[in-house]
Amino acid sequence: MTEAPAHPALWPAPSASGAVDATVTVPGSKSVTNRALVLAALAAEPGWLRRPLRSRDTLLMAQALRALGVGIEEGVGPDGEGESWRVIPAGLHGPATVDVGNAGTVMRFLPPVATLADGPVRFDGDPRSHERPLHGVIDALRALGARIDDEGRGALPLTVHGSGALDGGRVEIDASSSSQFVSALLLSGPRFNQGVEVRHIGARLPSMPHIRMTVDMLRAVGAQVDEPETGGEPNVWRVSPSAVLGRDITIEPDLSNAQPFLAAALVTGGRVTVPDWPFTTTQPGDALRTIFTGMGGSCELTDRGLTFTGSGRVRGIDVDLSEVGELTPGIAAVAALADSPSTLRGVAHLRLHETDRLAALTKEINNLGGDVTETEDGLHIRPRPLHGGVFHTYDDHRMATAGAIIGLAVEGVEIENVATTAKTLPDFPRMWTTMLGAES
Ligand SMILES: O=C(O)C1=C[C@@H](OP(=O)(O)O)[C@@H](O)[C@H](O)C1
Ligand SMILES: C=C(OP(=O)(O)O)C(=O)O
Repeated sequence: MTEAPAHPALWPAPSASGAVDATVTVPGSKSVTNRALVLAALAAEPGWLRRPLRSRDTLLMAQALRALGVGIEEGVGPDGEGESWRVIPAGLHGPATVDVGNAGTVMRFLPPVATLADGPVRFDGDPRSHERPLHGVIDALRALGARIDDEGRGALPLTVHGSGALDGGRVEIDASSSSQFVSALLLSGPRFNQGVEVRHIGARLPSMPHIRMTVDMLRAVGAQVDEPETGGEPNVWRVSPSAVLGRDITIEPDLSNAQPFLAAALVTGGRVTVPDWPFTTTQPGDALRTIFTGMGGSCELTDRGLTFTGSGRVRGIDVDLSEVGELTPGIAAVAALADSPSTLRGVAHLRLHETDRLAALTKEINNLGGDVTETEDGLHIRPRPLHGGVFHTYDDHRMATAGAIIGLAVEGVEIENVATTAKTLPDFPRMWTTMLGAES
Protein backbone atom coordinates (compact mmCIF):
# COMPACT_ATOMS: atom_id res chain seq x y z
CA MET A 1 0.00 0.00 0.00
CA THR A 2 1.57 3.30 -1.07
CA GLU A 3 0.89 6.59 0.73
CA ALA A 4 -2.40 8.24 -0.20
CA PRO A 5 -1.94 11.41 -2.30
CA ALA A 6 -2.20 14.71 -0.43
CA HIS A 7 -4.68 16.38 -2.82
CA PRO A 8 -6.68 13.59 -4.38
CA ALA A 9 -9.35 14.06 -7.03
CA LEU A 10 -12.54 13.17 -5.20
CA TRP A 11 -15.68 11.59 -6.66
CA PRO A 12 -18.76 11.90 -4.46
CA ALA A 13 -20.08 8.33 -4.40
CA PRO A 14 -23.84 8.56 -4.99
CA SER A 15 -26.01 7.14 -2.25
CA ALA A 16 -29.09 5.14 -3.19
CA SER A 17 -32.40 6.83 -2.48
CA GLY A 18 -34.25 3.51 -2.69
CA ALA A 19 -34.07 0.00 -4.08
CA VAL A 20 -32.20 -0.10 -7.41
CA ASP A 21 -33.95 -1.70 -10.36
CA ALA A 22 -31.71 -1.82 -13.40
CA THR A 23 -30.29 -3.84 -16.24
CA VAL A 24 -26.54 -3.37 -16.49
CA THR A 25 -24.60 -4.54 -19.54
CA VAL A 26 -21.08 -5.34 -18.37
CA PRO A 27 -18.14 -5.20 -20.82
CA GLY A 28 -15.93 -8.19 -21.62
CA SER A 29 -13.77 -10.12 -19.20
CA LYS A 30 -10.24 -8.86 -18.67
CA SER A 31 -8.92 -12.35 -18.03
CA VAL A 32 -10.58 -13.87 -21.10
CA THR A 33 -9.65 -10.93 -23.38
CA ASN A 34 -5.97 -11.00 -22.43
CA ARG A 35 -5.70 -14.79 -22.78
CA ALA A 36 -7.49 -14.61 -26.15
CA LEU A 37 -5.10 -11.92 -27.35
CA VAL A 38 -2.03 -13.96 -26.38
CA LEU A 39 -3.35 -17.16 -27.96
CA ALA A 40 -4.41 -15.34 -31.14
CA ALA A 41 -0.94 -13.77 -31.38
CA LEU A 42 0.70 -17.21 -31.10
CA ALA A 43 -1.63 -18.78 -33.67
CA ALA A 44 -0.72 -20.01 -37.12
CA GLU A 45 -3.57 -18.07 -38.75
CA PRO A 46 -5.66 -14.94 -38.10
CA GLY A 47 -8.43 -14.96 -35.53
CA TRP A 48 -11.20 -12.74 -34.16
CA LEU A 49 -12.03 -11.48 -30.69
CA ARG A 50 -15.61 -10.26 -30.47
CA ARG A 51 -16.73 -7.86 -27.75
CA PRO A 52 -13.22 -7.63 -26.28
CA LEU A 53 -12.76 -5.55 -23.16
CA ARG A 54 -11.20 -2.20 -23.95
CA SER A 55 -9.59 -1.04 -20.75
CA ARG A 56 -6.10 -0.13 -19.61
CA ASP A 57 -5.04 -3.76 -19.00
CA THR A 58 -6.26 -5.05 -22.36
CA LEU A 59 -5.06 -2.06 -24.37
CA LEU A 60 -1.62 -2.53 -22.81
CA MET A 61 -1.71 -6.18 -23.88
CA ALA A 62 -2.70 -5.23 -27.44
CA GLN A 63 -0.06 -2.50 -27.59
CA ALA A 64 2.63 -4.92 -26.41
CA LEU A 65 1.71 -7.56 -28.98
CA ARG A 66 1.70 -4.91 -31.71
CA ALA A 67 5.19 -3.86 -30.57
CA LEU A 68 6.27 -7.47 -31.14
CA GLY A 69 4.92 -7.38 -34.71
CA VAL A 70 1.40 -8.81 -34.32
CA GLY A 71 -1.35 -7.11 -36.32
CA ILE A 72 -4.43 -6.14 -34.31
CA GLU A 73 -7.07 -4.41 -36.41
CA GLU A 74 -10.40 -2.90 -35.50
CA GLY A 75 -13.18 -4.67 -37.32
CA VAL A 76 -16.83 -5.57 -37.43
CA GLY A 77 -16.23 -9.13 -38.62
CA PRO A 78 -18.00 -11.31 -41.18
CA ASP A 79 -21.34 -11.18 -39.34
CA GLY A 80 -21.13 -7.40 -39.26
CA GLU A 81 -22.03 -7.36 -35.58
CA GLY A 82 -20.44 -5.49 -32.74
CA GLU A 83 -16.96 -4.29 -32.14
CA SER A 84 -14.14 -6.73 -32.54
CA TRP A 85 -10.42 -7.16 -32.93
CA ARG A 86 -8.95 -9.12 -35.80
CA VAL A 87 -5.57 -10.52 -34.76
CA ILE A 88 -3.04 -11.28 -37.47
CA PRO A 89 -0.12 -13.25 -36.09
CA ALA A 90 3.37 -12.67 -37.47
CA GLY A 91 6.96 -13.61 -36.64
CA LEU A 92 7.66 -12.01 -33.24
CA HIS A 93 10.35 -9.36 -33.35
CA GLY A 94 12.73 -7.62 -30.99
CA PRO A 95 14.00 -5.13 -30.10
CA ALA A 96 10.73 -4.06 -28.56
CA THR A 97 9.55 -2.46 -25.36
CA VAL A 98 6.52 -3.48 -23.33
CA ASP A 99 4.71 -1.27 -20.81
CA VAL A 100 2.93 -3.65 -18.43
CA GLY A 101 1.24 -0.85 -16.46
CA ASN A 102 0.11 -2.68 -13.34
CA ALA A 103 -1.50 -5.55 -15.24
CA GLY A 104 -0.66 -8.93 -13.73
CA THR A 105 -1.74 -10.60 -16.96
CA VAL A 106 0.63 -8.51 -19.10
CA MET A 107 3.66 -8.71 -16.80
CA ARG A 108 3.29 -12.50 -16.40
CA PHE A 109 1.83 -13.76 -19.70
CA LEU A 110 4.20 -11.87 -22.02
CA PRO A 111 7.75 -12.77 -20.90
CA PRO A 112 7.18 -16.38 -22.12
CA VAL A 113 5.91 -14.98 -25.45
CA ALA A 114 8.99 -12.74 -25.67
CA THR A 115 11.31 -15.76 -25.54
CA LEU A 116 9.94 -16.56 -29.03
CA ALA A 117 10.90 -13.14 -30.42
CA ASP A 118 14.07 -12.75 -32.46
CA GLY A 119 15.61 -10.03 -30.29
CA PRO A 120 15.54 -8.31 -26.90
CA VAL A 121 12.22 -7.33 -25.33
CA ARG A 122 12.36 -4.82 -22.49
CA PHE A 123 9.58 -4.94 -19.86
CA ASP A 124 8.74 -2.16 -17.42
CA GLY A 125 5.61 -0.69 -15.85
CA ASP A 126 4.09 1.32 -13.01
CA PRO A 127 6.13 1.54 -9.78
CA ARG A 128 3.82 -1.08 -8.21
CA SER A 129 4.67 -3.54 -11.00
CA HIS A 130 8.24 -3.65 -9.62
CA GLU A 131 6.89 -4.99 -6.34
CA ARG A 132 4.54 -7.64 -7.68
CA PRO A 133 5.88 -11.22 -7.73
CA LEU A 134 7.38 -12.38 -11.03
CA HIS A 135 10.13 -14.73 -9.83
CA GLY A 136 8.10 -17.83 -10.72
CA VAL A 137 8.00 -16.81 -14.38
CA ILE A 138 11.60 -15.58 -14.56
CA ASP A 139 13.15 -18.63 -12.86
CA ALA A 140 11.01 -21.04 -14.85
CA LEU A 141 11.85 -19.47 -18.20
CA ARG A 142 15.55 -19.59 -17.37
CA ALA A 143 15.23 -23.26 -16.45
CA LEU A 144 13.51 -23.83 -19.80
CA GLY A 145 16.39 -22.23 -21.72
CA ALA A 146 15.66 -18.47 -21.84
CA ARG A 147 18.14 -15.64 -21.29
CA ILE A 148 16.69 -12.95 -19.05
CA ASP A 149 18.46 -9.92 -17.66
CA ASP A 150 16.78 -8.67 -14.46
CA GLU A 151 19.97 -7.47 -12.71
CA GLY A 152 19.28 -9.96 -9.93
CA ARG A 153 15.98 -8.39 -8.91
CA GLY A 154 13.71 -11.33 -9.68
CA ALA A 155 11.18 -8.69 -10.72
CA LEU A 156 10.56 -5.89 -13.20
CA PRO A 157 12.14 -4.11 -14.99
CA LEU A 158 13.80 -6.80 -17.07
CA THR A 159 14.85 -7.75 -20.59
CA VAL A 160 14.02 -11.08 -22.21
CA HIS A 161 16.64 -11.84 -24.87
CA GLY A 162 14.44 -13.73 -27.31
CA SER A 163 16.23 -16.08 -29.65
CA GLY A 164 13.29 -17.02 -31.85
CA ALA A 165 12.54 -20.28 -30.01
CA LEU A 166 12.57 -21.88 -26.56
CA ASP A 167 13.45 -25.48 -25.68
CA GLY A 168 10.71 -25.81 -23.07
CA GLY A 169 10.26 -29.09 -21.17
CA ARG A 170 9.83 -29.75 -17.43
CA VAL A 171 9.94 -27.11 -14.75
CA GLU A 172 9.03 -26.75 -11.06
CA ILE A 173 7.60 -23.52 -9.72
CA ASP A 174 6.11 -22.20 -6.51
CA ALA A 175 2.97 -20.39 -7.64
CA SER A 176 1.58 -19.77 -4.15
CA SER A 177 1.86 -16.00 -4.68
CA SER A 178 0.03 -16.00 -8.05
CA SER A 179 -1.78 -18.50 -10.22
CA GLN A 180 -0.71 -16.34 -13.16
CA PHE A 181 2.76 -17.97 -13.05
CA VAL A 182 1.16 -21.27 -14.09
CA SER A 183 -1.14 -19.67 -16.66
CA ALA A 184 1.77 -17.74 -18.18
CA LEU A 185 3.88 -20.83 -18.83
CA LEU A 186 0.96 -22.88 -20.13
CA LEU A 187 -0.31 -20.22 -22.57
CA SER A 188 2.94 -20.14 -24.58
CA GLY A 189 3.57 -23.86 -23.98
CA PRO A 190 2.34 -25.16 -27.35
CA ARG A 191 4.94 -22.99 -29.08
CA PHE A 192 7.92 -24.25 -27.06
CA ASN A 193 9.98 -26.95 -28.87
CA GLN A 194 9.18 -29.60 -26.27
CA GLY A 195 5.97 -28.05 -24.99
CA VAL A 196 5.96 -27.53 -21.23
CA GLU A 197 5.35 -29.49 -18.03
CA VAL A 198 4.71 -27.25 -15.03
CA ARG A 199 4.86 -28.76 -11.53
CA HIS A 200 3.62 -26.50 -8.71
CA ILE A 201 5.60 -27.26 -5.55
CA GLY A 202 4.24 -24.57 -3.20
CA ALA A 203 1.98 -25.10 -0.20
CA ARG A 204 -1.13 -23.58 -1.80
CA LEU A 205 -2.29 -22.36 -5.16
CA PRO A 206 -4.74 -19.45 -5.39
CA SER A 207 -7.27 -18.65 -8.11
CA MET A 208 -7.80 -22.16 -9.51
CA PRO A 209 -10.69 -21.03 -11.76
CA HIS A 210 -8.21 -18.82 -13.61
CA ILE A 211 -5.98 -21.84 -14.28
CA ARG A 212 -9.04 -23.75 -15.51
CA MET A 213 -9.76 -20.79 -17.80
CA THR A 214 -6.23 -21.09 -19.23
CA VAL A 215 -6.62 -24.83 -19.80
CA ASP A 216 -10.06 -24.45 -21.44
CA MET A 217 -8.89 -21.67 -23.72
CA LEU A 218 -5.77 -23.64 -24.73
CA ARG A 219 -7.94 -26.64 -25.61
CA ALA A 220 -10.24 -24.39 -27.64
CA VAL A 221 -7.29 -23.42 -29.88
CA GLY A 222 -6.32 -27.04 -30.44
CA ALA A 223 -3.67 -27.53 -27.75
CA GLN A 224 -3.34 -30.84 -25.94
CA VAL A 225 -3.32 -30.27 -22.18
CA ASP A 226 -3.01 -32.86 -19.40
CA GLU A 227 -4.02 -31.50 -16.02
CA PRO A 228 -5.03 -32.62 -12.53
CA GLU A 229 -8.77 -32.03 -12.90
CA THR A 230 -9.19 -34.44 -15.80
CA GLY A 231 -7.22 -37.32 -14.37
CA GLY A 232 -3.67 -35.94 -14.42
CA GLU A 233 -1.16 -35.91 -11.57
CA PRO A 234 -1.99 -33.38 -8.78
CA ASN A 235 -0.33 -29.98 -9.29
CA VAL A 236 1.09 -30.91 -12.70
CA TRP A 237 0.04 -29.41 -16.05
CA ARG A 238 1.43 -30.61 -19.37
CA VAL A 239 1.02 -28.85 -22.74
CA SER A 240 2.24 -30.70 -25.85
CA PRO A 241 3.99 -28.82 -28.64
CA SER A 242 1.52 -28.02 -31.42
CA ALA A 243 0.28 -25.36 -33.77
CA VAL A 244 -2.18 -22.88 -32.23
CA LEU A 245 -5.38 -22.44 -34.25
CA GLY A 246 -6.86 -19.04 -35.08
CA ARG A 247 -10.40 -18.88 -33.70
CA ASP A 248 -13.41 -16.62 -33.66
CA ILE A 249 -14.15 -16.07 -30.00
CA THR A 250 -16.81 -14.01 -28.27
CA ILE A 251 -15.64 -12.64 -24.94
CA GLU A 252 -17.97 -13.22 -21.96
CA PRO A 253 -18.95 -10.24 -19.79
CA ASP A 254 -16.55 -9.67 -16.89
CA LEU A 255 -18.35 -11.29 -13.96
CA SER A 256 -15.94 -9.79 -11.41
CA ASN A 257 -16.82 -6.36 -12.78
CA ALA A 258 -20.50 -7.28 -12.46
CA GLN A 259 -19.87 -7.54 -8.71
CA PRO A 260 -20.53 -3.91 -7.66
CA PHE A 261 -23.81 -3.88 -9.58
CA LEU A 262 -25.02 -7.13 -8.00
CA ALA A 263 -23.87 -5.73 -4.66
CA ALA A 264 -26.08 -2.69 -5.29
CA ALA A 265 -29.12 -4.98 -5.55
CA LEU A 266 -28.09 -6.74 -2.35
CA VAL A 267 -27.39 -3.60 -0.34
CA THR A 268 -30.48 -1.65 -1.43
CA GLY A 269 -32.91 -4.58 -1.46
CA GLY A 270 -33.34 -4.00 -5.19
CA ARG A 271 -32.90 -5.93 -8.41
CA VAL A 272 -30.16 -5.93 -11.07
CA THR A 273 -30.03 -7.97 -14.27
CA VAL A 274 -26.72 -8.59 -16.03
CA PRO A 275 -27.41 -9.73 -19.63
CA ASP A 276 -25.32 -12.49 -21.26
CA TRP A 277 -24.26 -14.07 -17.95
CA PRO A 278 -22.84 -17.41 -19.18
CA PHE A 279 -24.52 -20.68 -18.13
CA THR A 280 -21.10 -22.29 -17.79
CA THR A 281 -17.88 -20.40 -17.25
CA THR A 282 -14.48 -20.60 -15.61
CA GLN A 283 -14.69 -17.00 -14.42
CA PRO A 284 -14.40 -16.70 -10.64
CA GLY A 285 -17.15 -14.07 -10.60
CA ASP A 286 -19.69 -16.84 -11.15
CA ALA A 287 -19.16 -17.68 -7.45
CA LEU A 288 -21.04 -14.46 -6.63
CA ARG A 289 -24.28 -16.32 -7.28
CA THR A 290 -23.51 -18.46 -4.21
CA ILE A 291 -21.67 -15.91 -2.09
CA PHE A 292 -24.15 -13.06 -2.43
CA THR A 293 -27.06 -15.47 -1.99
CA GLY A 294 -25.38 -16.52 1.26
CA MET A 295 -25.28 -12.83 2.22
CA GLY A 296 -29.03 -12.39 1.84
CA GLY A 297 -30.08 -12.14 -1.82
CA SER A 298 -31.39 -14.56 -4.39
CA CYS A 299 -30.69 -15.03 -8.06
CA GLU A 300 -32.13 -16.44 -11.21
CA LEU A 301 -30.15 -17.35 -14.31
CA THR A 302 -32.20 -17.35 -17.52
CA ASP A 303 -31.71 -16.62 -21.23
CA ARG A 304 -32.08 -12.94 -20.34
CA GLY A 305 -29.07 -13.09 -18.04
CA LEU A 306 -28.57 -13.18 -14.29
CA THR A 307 -31.12 -11.37 -12.17
CA PHE A 308 -29.99 -10.77 -8.62
CA THR A 309 -32.55 -9.62 -6.06
CA GLY A 310 -31.81 -8.29 -2.61
CA SER A 311 -34.09 -9.15 0.31
CA GLY A 312 -33.58 -5.92 2.23
CA ARG A 313 -31.41 -7.81 4.70
CA VAL A 314 -27.62 -8.19 4.35
CA ARG A 315 -26.01 -10.98 6.35
CA GLY A 316 -22.36 -11.48 7.27
CA ILE A 317 -20.50 -14.49 5.86
CA ASP A 318 -17.62 -16.79 6.78
CA VAL A 319 -15.99 -17.75 3.52
CA ASP A 320 -12.74 -19.03 2.01
CA LEU A 321 -11.99 -16.80 -0.98
CA SER A 322 -8.70 -18.41 -2.07
CA GLU A 323 -10.22 -19.48 -5.39
CA VAL A 324 -11.83 -16.12 -6.06
CA GLY A 325 -9.48 -13.61 -4.43
CA GLU A 326 -10.30 -10.76 -6.81
CA LEU A 327 -13.84 -10.69 -5.37
CA THR A 328 -12.57 -9.84 -1.86
CA PRO A 329 -12.80 -6.01 -1.94
CA GLY A 330 -16.44 -6.06 -3.07
CA ILE A 331 -17.38 -8.74 -0.53
CA ALA A 332 -15.62 -6.79 2.23
CA ALA A 333 -17.61 -3.69 1.29
CA VAL A 334 -20.93 -5.56 1.51
CA ALA A 335 -19.81 -7.22 4.76
CA ALA A 336 -19.17 -3.80 6.28
CA LEU A 337 -22.87 -3.01 5.69
CA ALA A 338 -24.21 -6.35 6.95
CA ASP A 339 -26.14 -7.08 10.15
CA SER A 340 -23.63 -9.66 11.46
CA PRO A 341 -19.84 -10.17 11.38
CA SER A 342 -17.89 -11.72 8.51
CA THR A 343 -14.62 -13.62 8.20
CA LEU A 344 -12.91 -13.65 4.80
CA ARG A 345 -10.16 -16.30 4.61
CA GLY A 346 -7.56 -17.76 2.23
CA VAL A 347 -6.44 -14.50 0.63
CA ALA A 348 -2.99 -13.70 2.04
CA HIS A 349 -1.75 -13.31 -1.55
CA LEU A 350 -3.90 -10.19 -1.92
CA ARG A 351 -1.14 -8.30 -0.10
CA LEU A 352 0.72 -8.46 -3.45
CA HIS A 353 -2.12 -7.42 -5.75
CA GLU A 354 -2.63 -3.90 -7.20
CA THR A 355 -2.03 -2.72 -3.64
CA ASP A 356 -1.91 -4.56 -0.30
CA ARG A 357 -5.66 -5.10 -0.43
CA LEU A 358 -5.99 -6.43 3.12
CA ALA A 359 -4.26 -3.37 4.61
CA ALA A 360 -6.08 -0.96 2.28
CA LEU A 361 -9.56 -2.35 3.02
CA THR A 362 -8.88 -2.34 6.76
CA LYS A 363 -7.64 1.24 6.76
CA GLU A 364 -10.30 2.72 4.51
CA ILE A 365 -13.33 0.98 6.04
CA ASN A 366 -12.07 1.83 9.53
CA ASN A 367 -11.60 5.48 8.46
CA LEU A 368 -15.35 5.56 7.85
CA GLY A 369 -15.98 4.27 11.38
CA GLY A 370 -15.79 0.53 10.62
CA ASP A 371 -14.27 -2.26 12.66
CA VAL A 372 -12.08 -4.39 10.42
CA THR A 373 -9.02 -6.35 11.52
CA GLU A 374 -6.48 -8.13 9.38
CA THR A 375 -5.81 -11.78 10.03
CA GLU A 376 -2.89 -13.79 8.73
CA ASP A 377 -4.84 -14.70 5.59
CA GLY A 378 -7.83 -12.40 5.43
CA LEU A 379 -10.16 -10.04 7.26
CA HIS A 380 -12.57 -9.97 10.21
CA ILE A 381 -15.31 -7.45 9.60
CA ARG A 382 -17.65 -6.41 12.40
CA PRO A 383 -20.31 -4.07 10.98
CA ARG A 384 -20.75 -0.72 12.73
CA PRO A 385 -22.64 2.41 11.71
CA LEU A 386 -20.40 4.14 9.16
CA HIS A 387 -19.99 7.83 8.37
CA GLY A 388 -18.85 9.77 5.31
CA GLY A 389 -15.25 10.54 4.46
CA VAL A 390 -12.59 10.06 1.82
CA PHE A 391 -12.10 6.48 0.62
CA HIS A 392 -8.58 6.13 -0.81
CA THR A 393 -8.01 3.68 -3.66
CA TYR A 394 -4.20 3.24 -3.87
CA ASP A 395 -4.48 2.92 -7.69
CA ASP A 396 -6.62 -0.18 -7.22
CA HIS A 397 -9.75 -0.42 -9.39
CA ARG A 398 -11.42 -2.82 -6.97
CA MET A 399 -10.86 -0.44 -4.02
CA ALA A 400 -12.72 2.24 -6.02
CA THR A 401 -15.70 -0.02 -6.70
CA ALA A 402 -15.69 -1.25 -3.07
CA GLY A 403 -15.89 2.37 -1.89
CA ALA A 404 -18.79 3.01 -4.28
CA ILE A 405 -20.71 0.07 -2.77
CA ILE A 406 -20.31 1.52 0.72
CA GLY A 407 -21.32 4.93 -0.62
CA LEU A 408 -24.72 3.52 -1.61
CA ALA A 409 -25.65 3.17 2.03
CA VAL A 410 -23.49 5.83 3.67
CA GLU A 411 -23.90 9.55 2.90
CA GLY A 412 -20.79 11.60 2.13
CA VAL A 413 -18.35 8.95 0.93
CA GLU A 414 -15.87 10.42 -1.55
CA ILE A 415 -13.75 8.13 -3.69
CA GLU A 416 -10.23 9.33 -4.35
CA ASN A 417 -9.15 8.68 -7.97
CA VAL A 418 -12.20 6.82 -9.23
CA ALA A 419 -10.46 7.01 -12.63
CA THR A 420 -8.35 4.05 -11.49
CA THR A 421 -11.33 1.88 -12.50
CA ALA A 422 -9.97 2.36 -16.07
CA LYS A 423 -7.75 -0.67 -15.38
CA THR A 424 -10.66 -2.95 -16.17
CA LEU A 425 -13.87 -0.86 -16.34
CA PRO A 426 -13.27 2.66 -17.72
CA ASP A 427 -16.97 3.51 -17.85
CA PHE A 428 -17.64 2.65 -14.20
CA PRO A 429 -18.74 6.11 -12.91
CA ARG A 430 -21.26 6.57 -15.74
CA MET A 431 -22.56 3.00 -15.43
CA TRP A 432 -22.98 3.49 -11.68
CA THR A 433 -24.92 6.76 -11.90
CA THR A 434 -27.03 5.37 -14.75
CA MET A 435 -27.89 2.32 -12.63
CA LEU A 436 -28.99 4.65 -9.85
CA GLY A 437 -31.12 6.64 -12.26
CA ALA A 438 -29.00 9.74 -11.65
CA GLU A 439 -27.66 12.15 -14.23
CA SER A 440 -24.48 10.85 -15.85
O1 LIG B 1 -5.12 -15.12 -14.58
C1 LIG B 1 -5.87 -14.15 -14.39
O2 LIG B 1 -6.50 -13.59 -15.32
C2 LIG B 1 -6.04 -13.66 -13.00
C3 LIG B 1 -5.64 -14.45 -11.95
C4 LIG B 1 -5.74 -14.01 -10.54
O3 LIG B 1 -4.44 -13.65 -10.13
P1 LIG B 1 -3.71 -14.22 -8.78
O4 LIG B 1 -3.66 -15.69 -8.86
O5 LIG B 1 -2.40 -13.53 -8.82
O6 LIG B 1 -4.59 -13.73 -7.64
C5 LIG B 1 -6.69 -12.83 -10.37
O7 LIG B 1 -6.60 -12.31 -9.09
C6 LIG B 1 -6.41 -11.76 -11.41
O8 LIG B 1 -7.30 -10.69 -11.26
C7 LIG B 1 -6.62 -12.32 -12.81
C1 LIG C 1 -5.59 -8.91 -9.17
C2 LIG C 1 -6.12 -8.28 -10.23
O1 LIG C 1 -5.46 -7.95 -11.38
P1 LIG C 1 -4.10 -8.43 -12.07
O2 LIG C 1 -4.50 -9.09 -13.36
O3 LIG C 1 -3.32 -7.17 -12.29
O4 LIG C 1 -3.40 -9.39 -11.12
C3 LIG C 1 -7.54 -7.88 -10.23
O5 LIG C 1 -8.03 -7.46 -11.31
O6 LIG C 1 -8.21 -7.95 -9.19
